[in-house]
Amino acid sequence: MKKKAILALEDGTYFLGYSFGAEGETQGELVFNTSMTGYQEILTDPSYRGQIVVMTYTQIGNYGVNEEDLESGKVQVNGFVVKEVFFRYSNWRATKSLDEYLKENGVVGIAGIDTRALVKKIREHGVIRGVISTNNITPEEAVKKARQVPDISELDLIQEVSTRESYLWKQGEWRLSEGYIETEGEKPTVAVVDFGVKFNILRRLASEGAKVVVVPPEEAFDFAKKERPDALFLSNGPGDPQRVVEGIRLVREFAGKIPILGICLGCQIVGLALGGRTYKLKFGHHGGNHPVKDLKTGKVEITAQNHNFAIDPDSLPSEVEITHINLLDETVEGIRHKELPIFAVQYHPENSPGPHDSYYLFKAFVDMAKRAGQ
Ligand SMILES: NC(=O)CC[C@H](N)C(=O)O
Repeated sequence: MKKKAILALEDGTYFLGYSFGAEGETQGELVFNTSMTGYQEILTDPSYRGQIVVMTYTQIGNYGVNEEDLESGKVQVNGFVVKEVFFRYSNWRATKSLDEYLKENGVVGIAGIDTRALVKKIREHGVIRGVISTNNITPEEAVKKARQVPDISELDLIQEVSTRESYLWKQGEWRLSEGYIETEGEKPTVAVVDFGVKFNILRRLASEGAKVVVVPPEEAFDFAKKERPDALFLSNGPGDPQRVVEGIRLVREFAGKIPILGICLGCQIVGLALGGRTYKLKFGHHGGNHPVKDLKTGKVEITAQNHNFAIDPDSLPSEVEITHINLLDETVEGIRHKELPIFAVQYHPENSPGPHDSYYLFKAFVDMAKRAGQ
């Protein structure tokens, strides 16, 4: 017999389903992800801290989990909601089931949910707070708990996911039957400010030949002053960008001194540091098929995305140019400073999971850093 579980929302709605992964109770903001594959990369993306992820794709778990498709050392989502979960899996790289993996990581999942109805609700209401419980509580109790979930903008989530100490990253590209290739990047040195960086960002930078040093946010300022890296990279990460004051200060200090690239949270930080404002989107962008237009070339890239906040285009000063927009809702997807070597994208050029259209951005950045380091 499958163990029963409940998913309750702050608006009073609840869904009954069954438990997989860890048993117990969890809470967070619900967001939906439209990727058809890549649940392991999604689960381990540190930007999902504080959030319960609902998959729109209906069958999850059928290829198990493996030792390689990790975006960080563990499962980061607060909870996982699916229509149908597969306890039996089949894939040559798989080492265990999704159920075992979530159990090991202590993360609560719920299956048997009408995810189409749930996604419609999130689209109408916007991001919504919720609770998953396997504890046999009444729907009324569960709804009450959902209403007590704190707003994500009140939480300090970065400290839960960023590194405590600096380290050198050596993993490069993945090759069939070899796995990830070790690289010893020499130059340029890129200091990655870790707000919850995804491994594939580090792999992309290393693959382009950079020496990648990952630094905790609170040490980044002193590190950049002392070690003089050739470029600064601001990573993705969870929570509200307005809370990341050390990041904003860092960009203001080093703008024009060394090249800077920001991705996702890093992009929002760059926007704030250059004088813009950020706001919360109704239900964010989470998926692998968002069309983004490069306004200079007119080219459209199909991108992977995971964000709830965005830069307000009207808030940007005249020295900052909007370089990319999202073709679904015309929100800002990329900015650059017109004179200084600073650029940033809201989407995820490292993909993972997602299409590889935007890999060229890492080369452009490493080339910029090479020139700066000469
Ligand atoms: N992937 C990210 O870096 C997310 C950035 C930010 N936490 C947001 O939700 O918008």
